[in-house]
Amino acid sequence: MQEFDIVVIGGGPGGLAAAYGLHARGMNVAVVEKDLWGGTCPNRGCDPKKILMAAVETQGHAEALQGHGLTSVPQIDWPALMAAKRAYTEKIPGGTHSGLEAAKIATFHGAASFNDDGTLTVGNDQLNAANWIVATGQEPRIPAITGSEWLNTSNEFLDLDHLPADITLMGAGYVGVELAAIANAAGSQVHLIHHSDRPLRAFDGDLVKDLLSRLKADGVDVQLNTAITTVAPDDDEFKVTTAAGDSWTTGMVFATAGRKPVVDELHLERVNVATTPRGITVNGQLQTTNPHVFALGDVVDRPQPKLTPVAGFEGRYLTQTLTTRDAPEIVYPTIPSVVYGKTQLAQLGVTTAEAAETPDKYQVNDLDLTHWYSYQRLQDPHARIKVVVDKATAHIVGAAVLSSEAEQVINYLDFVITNHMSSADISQTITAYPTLASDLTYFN
Ligand SMILES: Cc1cc2nc3c(=O)[nH]c(=O)nc-3n(C[C@H](O)[C@H](O)[C@H](O)COP(=O)(O)OP(=O)(O)OC[C@H]3O[C@@H](n4cnc5c(N)ncnc54)[C@H](O)[C@@H]3O)c2cc1C
Ligand SMILES: NC(=O)c1ccc[n+]([C@@H]2O[C@H](COP(=O)([O-])OP(=O)(O)OC[C@H]3O[C@@H](n4cnc5c(N)ncnc54)[C@H](O)[C@@H]3O)[C@@H](O)[C@H]2O)c1
Repeated sequence: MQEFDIVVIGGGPGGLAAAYGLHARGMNVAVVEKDLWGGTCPNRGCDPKKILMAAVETQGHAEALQGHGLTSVPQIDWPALMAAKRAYTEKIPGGTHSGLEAAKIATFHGAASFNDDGTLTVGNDQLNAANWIVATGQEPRIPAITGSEWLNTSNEFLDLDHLPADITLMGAGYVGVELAAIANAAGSQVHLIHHSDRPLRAFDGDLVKDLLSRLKADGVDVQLNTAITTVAPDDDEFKVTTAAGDSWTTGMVFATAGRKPVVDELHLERVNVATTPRGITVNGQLQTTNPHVFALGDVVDRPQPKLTPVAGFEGRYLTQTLTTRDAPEIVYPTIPSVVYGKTQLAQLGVTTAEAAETPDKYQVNDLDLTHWYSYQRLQDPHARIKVVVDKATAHIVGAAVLSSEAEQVINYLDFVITNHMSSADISQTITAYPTLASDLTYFN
């Protein structure tokens, strides 16, 4: 039996933030990882996706400038782009593991599972700890349809040797919309199929419509209120059939219908840790129903968006709270979300839907930005922002942004909101001109 102060289960961004922080505070820490050191984000999530997006974004900027100074649109060389992605991702697991070893944090490779006596088994190793952190993340959810065994996931998409000429994406959430943008830019005919009339439900409805119009204009076959019921092999391809009886032939079908918590192998019931279908139940201190077991990141059942910076924030929170007495409950700052693509959709703080419910409190400034200098320069065809302003203070408290530059604008607004800056405060700063930051004074 090997004894530790803390054992972290899951070597993704959340688990690693906690492990390094607790180790720095003098704790004897071990990390267990069953698959790729580094977890989802750097191996098969945010980072590889954003490497592919670099080519997509560049193509989008070039397309917008056709007839405005550029004469050809760069084409994506999929194998070369995939090689560039792999040059990054191949180093992640080894580099992450060496970093832990160099820091003298104990590591165990294998699937962790709790025993009835409260200890942990990882392969041939038995571990015991004063406290445990479960940070096992989420994995793709495979819908129970006829032929579900033929469905692929974002894991396979982000490592495809060859992109088929025609692909079908089942679900238009973050993953579905982003993979649609990548495959479309790389020349594939994309069918993006969503079972309801309201994809990306957490985002502003008008801006989601604008984004889907852009994807349609780019040639994506967007079908709403359509349920795929069957996927069946058809020569070298697959035949997809919907509940309405429509069918088509496609090269690959990807389940992009959401993700589910990774808890099955852990045997959490043996240590009295309660779960729901959405993840591990925690209180305001990220403590589970077992006072010695904590949980963080994507695997937790909580309302915050499941994003890398959120997992890291929770890891840093546990670093502090597991090393101090009477820890306060976790308080999240505003959390920006971005759906990436040639046109990006971003959101932060009070949503336009919340603002509409309390019109006495909030005003929404809906601004068409296409004529603003920053977007004219880029010939951005879709630039629009909805800014939520607190009527009492005149401070910006939320925003929904659609443009090729939304990721930048939302981060600037994050600083504005976090620092409670008024437009007078913003106008007291000098930012480089002409940039997106110099637009900030004109939003409220
Ligand atoms: C395609 C895609 C794109 C994304 N893009 C973005 C983005 O642009 N921006 C963003 O902020 N977020 C993005 N995300 C989400 C982001 O990847 C996650 O929020 C983040 O990785 C969560 O970190 P985590 O540490 O909670 O879990 P993970 O990163 O999932 O790490 C959990 C680790 O635990 C391991 N594990 C599971 N069970 C066991 C066990 N029994 N024993 C041992 N180890 C175990 C897993 O192998 C995994 O390595 C994306 C996700 C996907 C799938
Ligand atoms: N840019 C980013 O920050 C980014 C990118 C990718 C993923 N992520 C994170 O990963 C999480 C998971 O993303 P996701 O896209 O897998 O899930 P999601 O929940 O965002 O979207 C899945 C969508 O599929 C729909 N759906 C469910 N069953 C379906 C079916 N049978 N047919 C068609 N549609 C169906 C759901 O209604 C939902 O709208 C996100 O919530 C986000 O936190 C973030």
